[in-house]
Amino acid sequence: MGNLLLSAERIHKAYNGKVVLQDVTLQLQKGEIYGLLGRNGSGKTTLFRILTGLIPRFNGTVSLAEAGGRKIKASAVINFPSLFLNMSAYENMKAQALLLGIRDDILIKQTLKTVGLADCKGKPAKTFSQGMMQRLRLGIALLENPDILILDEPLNGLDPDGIAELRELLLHLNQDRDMTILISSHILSELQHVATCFGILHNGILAKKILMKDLLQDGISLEAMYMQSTRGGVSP
Ligand SMILES: Nc1ncnc2c1ncn2[C@@H]1O[C@H](COP(=O)(O)OP(=O)(O)OP(=O)(O)O)[C@@H](O)[C@H]1O
Repeated sequence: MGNLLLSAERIHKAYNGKVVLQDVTLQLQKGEIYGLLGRNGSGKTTLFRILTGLIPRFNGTVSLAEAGGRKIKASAVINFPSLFLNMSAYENMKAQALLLGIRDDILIKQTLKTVGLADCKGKPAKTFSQGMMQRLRLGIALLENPDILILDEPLNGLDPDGIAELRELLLHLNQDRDMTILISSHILSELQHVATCFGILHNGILAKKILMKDLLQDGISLEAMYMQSTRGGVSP
């Protein structure tokens, strides 16, 4: 497998004649944590849904790399996938695992441990904090042991503790489990802690990838870069 895991080329999408994405090209390299930024309604979720096959009608191409004779796997947490609120974390994972044809109970228990929910026993999900619910959703996405995780605004609704826990988890998955992550968020200060690179969507256009190390080297804050791009316009 080369370093390029996912390549979206010249994506164009319009809803009822209103263009949301125009000529968007996004490439995800192995090991990256790619932060996708953009104002409300700029098309981040639309792009994620296209990348994960949830929107079948669009122009452009999306391709996943191959490794060892198989296509690499991408799992996503987009728009709060629903949980069974009367079920425990284990039962939620088990139900999703069955849908995926996974019958490995040890894997389910290990995944619960990974997302820090191993000690929740029979507690129903409706009693969970937002952070716990989000970690459960992430756990469900991890069941297939994906190469790429796509997370749409996973920090929404989390308190500082929940954000810190999720940050640790994402860094663990990236650094210790070799997962490549594509994440959107409006919390720039937090993304700055985890992301290795950024893309900014504005007026349907995705500006070229910004590397975190370049921002650091140039002494530019992510917020300043974001403001400049979304107020001043970006060049593709
Ligand atoms: N199914 C749909 N039908 C029509 N318009 C849609 C549909 N889905 C999204 N849109 C519109 O497309 C635009 C982009 O929406 P999208 O949800 O992709 O943006 P976003 O960047 O994820 O926004 P936010 O940051 O608020 O989550 C918005 O104007 C939205 O109203």
